[in-house]
Amino acid sequence: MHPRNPYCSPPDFKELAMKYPEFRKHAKQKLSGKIGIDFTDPAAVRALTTVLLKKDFNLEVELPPDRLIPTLPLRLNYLLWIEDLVNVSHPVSDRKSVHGIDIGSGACCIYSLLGARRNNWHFTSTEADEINFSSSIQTVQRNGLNENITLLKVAPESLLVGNISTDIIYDFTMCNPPFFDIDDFGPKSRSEKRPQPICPKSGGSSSISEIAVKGGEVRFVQQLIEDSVTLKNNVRVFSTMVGHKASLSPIEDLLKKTGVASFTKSEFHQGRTMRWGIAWTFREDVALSDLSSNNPKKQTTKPLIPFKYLVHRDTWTEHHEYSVVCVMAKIIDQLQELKMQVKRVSEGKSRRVAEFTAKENTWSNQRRRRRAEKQRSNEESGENCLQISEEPEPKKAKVDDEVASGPQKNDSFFLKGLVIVEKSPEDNDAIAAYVQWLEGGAGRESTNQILQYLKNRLFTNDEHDPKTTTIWRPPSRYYHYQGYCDVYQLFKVLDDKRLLHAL
Ligand SMILES: C[S@@+](CC[C@H](N)C(=O)[O-])C[C@H]1O[C@@H](n2cnc3c(N)ncnc32)[C@H](O)[C@@H]1O
Repeated sequence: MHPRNPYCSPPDFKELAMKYPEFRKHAKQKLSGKIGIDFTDPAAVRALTTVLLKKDFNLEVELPPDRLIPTLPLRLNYLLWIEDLVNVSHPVSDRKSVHGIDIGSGACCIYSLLGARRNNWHFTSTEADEINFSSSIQTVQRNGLNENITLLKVAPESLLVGNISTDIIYDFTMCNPPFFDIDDFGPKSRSEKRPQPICPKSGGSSSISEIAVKGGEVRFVQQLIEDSVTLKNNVRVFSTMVGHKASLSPIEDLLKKTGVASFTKSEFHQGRTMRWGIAWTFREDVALSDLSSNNPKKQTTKPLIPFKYLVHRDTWTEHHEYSVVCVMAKIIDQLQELKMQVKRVSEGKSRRVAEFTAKENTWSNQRRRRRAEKQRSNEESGENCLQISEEPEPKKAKVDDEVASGPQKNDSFFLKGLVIVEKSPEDNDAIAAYVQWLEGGAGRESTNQILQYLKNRLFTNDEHDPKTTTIWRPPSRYYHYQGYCDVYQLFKVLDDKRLLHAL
């Protein structure tokens, strides 16, 4: 999973069932007591996608019954990688807006919808299938995104050339191509019966033209590479998703033969489903190979372990309601006071996730600031006169703050992280707050500092005691596995499996 994917933690099905009647009718209680759905039932999977789009992205979508159902974790993995590519290829300081091309919009132009809603990006989205095209148009209108998304009905034998404007420099192209070779579905002899198309493992309702094409995905991507040569000056980064591992090597060979300036790959893991992304550019000023070192597989020998704090009722300073919703609301207030941008990514009653982005370090040296404040108040009340002359000069403190904030990773942000607040899985009477490092700052330590900051402001009893923040460890019953990191990985796997069952 991409570290910014909000579905790194699975959705709360019980909450979805309580909130949305259209989902409730598909929800079933399992023997374990948990709420789930039948993932082989397309109607249930369709209901899940539509309610998640509504709840987490404020998007109203109706999916036709006989077309591919986009599953959100996978689509977000690809889109978040595109966000990374755009950041590498078109720095924030140089851009006024971002315009991408989505080849094959599908039934609700899912990538364009999410990209427009999340980032206010502009899209030109093409589609060859009549039902998908008209359904996408209705979706864009329903969500008031006509300014951001232009849909084009195109001929199935065309991809980019002839379909896009050559007066614009687009930031990227993206594409989830039909993976299969249409000939694999045909009868081998006249006497043989034509087999049913292989639909996605669960909840499949796709039509054959959505998932299969002559020559399969390698032929499709070959045509895309040929088109990219023609349009090399019109697009900063070309990309495609790949559905079969075996397709990667022929596609890479084609890119090398074509003489692209650089290319990069990524893996998209979502439960047991694996997909890949390949991106290339003809521009010498865009170094896509730099992004390869950020490939999660190469980068993470250690898992990203969040810092955790248990909020107990008696340490909750606010006399507001002691609930996940209220704790998260107060944390968001604090982060906003620190001049951070906060994006709510998941809004459940028993679990909430928010992404924060800091442009600079506004949280460190808080202890020194508190000491200075205390000194000031002591001074005012006549106590501890000796320390008056040691009060730090404001100017010096400012310089230190700048040093503490360190170099900017790029112009767009200094640090990104996630805050997750949920009913503690280990302690029924507590609410757990996790702060997860994603990118930038002084690595994970920055998120520990932020958690300290939050603790000092929101929870009374253990102020000034940094030791009470813990790195999250799994419950002791799992200790017999090989060490914490492995156990953590195991948890991630369990989570992913739960997610896989869910999506
Ligand atoms: C696997 S689906 C992906 C749909 C959507 N992007 C998603 O991820 O859910 C492929 C889509 O590409 C469309 N398609 C196939 N050939 C195309 C072409 N030459 N130009 C535009 N769309 C095409 C299909 O109709 C189908 O909607």
